[in-house]
Amino acid sequence: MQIAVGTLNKAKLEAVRKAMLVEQSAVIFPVDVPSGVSSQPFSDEETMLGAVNRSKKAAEFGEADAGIGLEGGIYEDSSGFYLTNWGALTDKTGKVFTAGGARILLPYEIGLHVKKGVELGIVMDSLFSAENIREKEGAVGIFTNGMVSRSEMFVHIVKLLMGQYYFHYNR
Ligand SMILES: O=P(O)(O)OP(=O)(O)OP(=O)(O)OC[C@H]1O[C@@H](n2cnc3c(O)ncnc32)[C@H](O)[C@@H]1O
Ligand SMILES: [Mg+2]
Repeated sequence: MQIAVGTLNKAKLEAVRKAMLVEQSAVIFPVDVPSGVSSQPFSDEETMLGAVNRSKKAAEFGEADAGIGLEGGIYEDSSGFYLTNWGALTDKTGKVFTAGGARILLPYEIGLHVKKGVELGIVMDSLFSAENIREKEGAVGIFTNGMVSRSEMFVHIVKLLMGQYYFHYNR
């Protein structure tokens, strides 16, 4: 099975590789595709749409049997700002599977910076004097004290996607 993943982000790619260990013959390749939404999605719906768009674009590449899109975003409700995560898988027939991932409440100040227009990845790096947190443990990793990394969080989403795909095709 050939799977195109719509990102060059290391944390996301590692997640697909880990989740696909069950599919021994899987060939996973990264493709640089547009998400079709803002670089910093600011609602659950926009985040999911980004994942769906990425998966559709990825599925068009080469001999891909499926395209996977993973997207992180933020939304605000009456209790504050939440980090949210979505994934989508589009297969050869154009059928789209979606799955939501973990959400955690972000420190209010961080949410405010993002609301003012700074990408979360940039806010995180400057606040924690680090480089490329988004490709490493991620905001989720930092705010869970390393208990759940960004990659691990996306592993769960990819399993939810592949599981639905297997169920649909009786595999
Ligand atoms: O290269 P791509 O695949 O776009 O990977 P990305 O790290 O930019 O990830 P997303 O586009 O899915 O995430 C949207 C924005 O939210 C930020 N973001 C989301 N989750 C994050 C996390 O756990 N840690 C740090 N930044 C995060 C990220 O920096 C982006 O600006
Ligand atoms: Mg991005």
